[in-house]
Amino acid sequence: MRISPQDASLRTCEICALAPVMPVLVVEDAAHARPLAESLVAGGLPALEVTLRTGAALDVIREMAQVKGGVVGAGTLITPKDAEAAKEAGARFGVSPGATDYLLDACESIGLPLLPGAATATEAMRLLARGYGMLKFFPAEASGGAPALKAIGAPLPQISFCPTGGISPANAESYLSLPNVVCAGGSWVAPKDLVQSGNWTAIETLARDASKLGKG
Ligand SMILES: O=C(O)C(=O)C[C@H](O)[C@H](O)COP(=O)(O)O
Repeated sequence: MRISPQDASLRTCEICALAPVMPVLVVEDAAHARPLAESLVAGGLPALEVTLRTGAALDVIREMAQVKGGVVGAGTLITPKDAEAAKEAGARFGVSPGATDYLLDACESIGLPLLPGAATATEAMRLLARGYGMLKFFPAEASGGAPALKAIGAPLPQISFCPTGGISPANAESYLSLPNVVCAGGSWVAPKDLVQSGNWTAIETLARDASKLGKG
């Protein structure tokens, strides 16, 4: 049941390595969950982060967890309660914008692999000291973007990152070309208007384009 920080990071690193982009999803209506996940998976993006920012989020995770080929995690984990609810709904990993001891303790004790957030060398070093070698770099663009992450990687090459926050097709390559970046997180592959109008074909196309990033 319990998971060590080292094993949690191995697992989140494997999940991040499934594709160059991890969609960050804010879904208001659980009825959208299945077709949305199916279109993203079909487009080549199997790892999905459902943010716990809507009333429907836990139901969305429950629905998406049934989609073949998908690996669904919960984002915006802030409290131990969030972690427990996410795990109970079927989340296979968790993502947090930052990291607190009580959230890390909770995820380790319930066996939910956590991708904790860090934006500075000190935050990254604290997580590394605890055993986490795979981190979310958040908020990526506002924290200095790819140049900042490259600079952090010079003294700390043993830490890998999933940068998230302000990433788009225009700047994704600058992150994905760094040796310490496994994938990038972003909401651009599931824009609100396309989700609301049920334009799953357009979302699959966005996913397919994103799945080709970082290969050149
Ligand atoms: O909710 C969380 O757990 C977060 O950490 C925030 C998300 O990662 C960003 O909101 C995604 O950023 P955009 O791709 O710029 O929309």
